[in-house]
Amino acid sequence: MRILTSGEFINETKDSSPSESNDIKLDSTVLEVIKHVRKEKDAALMQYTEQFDDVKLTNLLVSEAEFREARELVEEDFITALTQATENIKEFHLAQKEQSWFMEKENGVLLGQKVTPLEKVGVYIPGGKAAYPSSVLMDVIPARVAGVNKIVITTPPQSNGKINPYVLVAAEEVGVDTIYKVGGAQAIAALAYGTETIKKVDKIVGPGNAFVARAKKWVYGDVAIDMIAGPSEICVVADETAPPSYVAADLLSQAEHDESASAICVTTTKEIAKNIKNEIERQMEKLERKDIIKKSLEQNGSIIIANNLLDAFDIVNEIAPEHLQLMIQNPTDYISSVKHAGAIFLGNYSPEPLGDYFAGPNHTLPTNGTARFASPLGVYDFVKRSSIIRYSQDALLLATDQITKIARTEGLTAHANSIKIRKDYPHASCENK
Ligand SMILES: NC(=O)c1ccc[n+]([C@@H]2O[C@H](COP(=O)([O-])OP(=O)(O)OC[C@H]3O[C@@H](n4cnc5c(N)ncnc54)[C@H](O)[C@@H]3O)[C@@H](O)[C@H]2O)c1
Ligand SMILES: N[C@H](CO)Cc1c[nH]c[nH+]1
Ligand SMILES: [Zn+2]
Repeated sequence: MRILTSGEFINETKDSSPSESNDIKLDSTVLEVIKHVRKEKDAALMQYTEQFDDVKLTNLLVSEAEFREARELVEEDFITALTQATENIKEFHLAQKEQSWFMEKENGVLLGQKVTPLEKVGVYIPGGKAAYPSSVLMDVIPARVAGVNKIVITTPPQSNGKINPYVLVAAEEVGVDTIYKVGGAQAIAALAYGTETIKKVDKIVGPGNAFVARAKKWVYGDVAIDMIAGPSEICVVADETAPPSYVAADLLSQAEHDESASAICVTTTKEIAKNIKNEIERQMEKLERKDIIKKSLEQNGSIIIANNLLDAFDIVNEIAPEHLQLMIQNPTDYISSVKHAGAIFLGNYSPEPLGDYFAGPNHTLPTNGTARFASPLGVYDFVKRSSIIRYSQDALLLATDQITKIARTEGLTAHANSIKIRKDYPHASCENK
């Protein structure tokens, strides 16, 4: 974990465009996978599962017996925790629910917006380096609240060829019984284009590693996607009121996801920075995923010393982190200083894992700077809107001249005619001539 000044950090970000050769390599792997799945379908899925996950499968669909077995394996207190988390997540997302609306105007004019749930959604649940039952709740509950009926899950199999039992139990909790044992870019391609076993969906949602995130980017347009939710990121702004042991623990919590996860702390003095670094080193030794954490901190970890809080927020907004923790005095007063962040956690008792599992807001969030323009996954991701327009004959007659003027200006006389014919022949017969 390196310590650097805000000036050094800004210079570094200016100089470093994302490594083009890595980017090209990722694109070429992912595009090859997509092409092969479109052509060979299930056979390609099985081939890639063997190649990348080291598992030989004969069937991609989780069976009823596997669900039953999972239920027997998980502990009762996991179910209790899951049920409470489900309730919190549902309550939060119900507040996001959007209704259709209509406005009645003069002369029998009715305008409005009809909100319709998507029909078929595919949820990607990551499963390479860890299993994510919590992501099942986060990604399926808003879809259910929106009214989506057909929800399927894809997730990579464990080395024994089965799906993690906690993931299966979480899926049951939210009423999903179609789960495919496929991960990575190949799963995204299957959901986007369909195979013999996996039916094409209307939208793909859910987080994943770099291969998954890039594949979603490539299939976008043929299918909708939620956002680019790639490797996890945390940024903590800490002043002298933040216990270094808490800051260190929170940074480590996200570094353990993936070698490409990022953990950044922005603080205001050299002394705080040193204390946090020491705490990180002390706590890291006791953690199970030390190897992943070490690599992640080496590659993407930093403690930045800002000149003051104003400078600190400039850095935060430059990073546009997925998760931002404000561990400073009166954090609520600084919400307006944050322009770009997926989720903002306030104070010393709102650590990021609280949001990962329990508080209620969604943990599927935009990463890699995309919080500049993207939002957390929400009920709004699972609906679409249709406009409603109804004019009466009187209302159309009143508007005819203005509409035809605009149509003719655009040179579109058939458009003008469609309006004018109703003025010229106000009571046209419905009988065929
Ligand atoms: N942004 C969010 O909201 C959010 C939420 C949860 C998790 N995450 C992130 O999701 C990610 C999960 O990653 P993961 O790896 O554990 O699981 P994953 O399921 O995303 O990826 C595993 C799959 O990647 C594919 N793969 C692995 N190596 C490959 C290679 N060399 N070439 C082609 N394909 C390859 C394999 O098919 C494998 O099944 C982490 O980065 C974590 O930080 C993000
Ligand atoms: N922090 C992840 C989102 O970036 C979500 C998660 C799930 N489980 C643990 N963490
Ligand atoms: Zn997490």
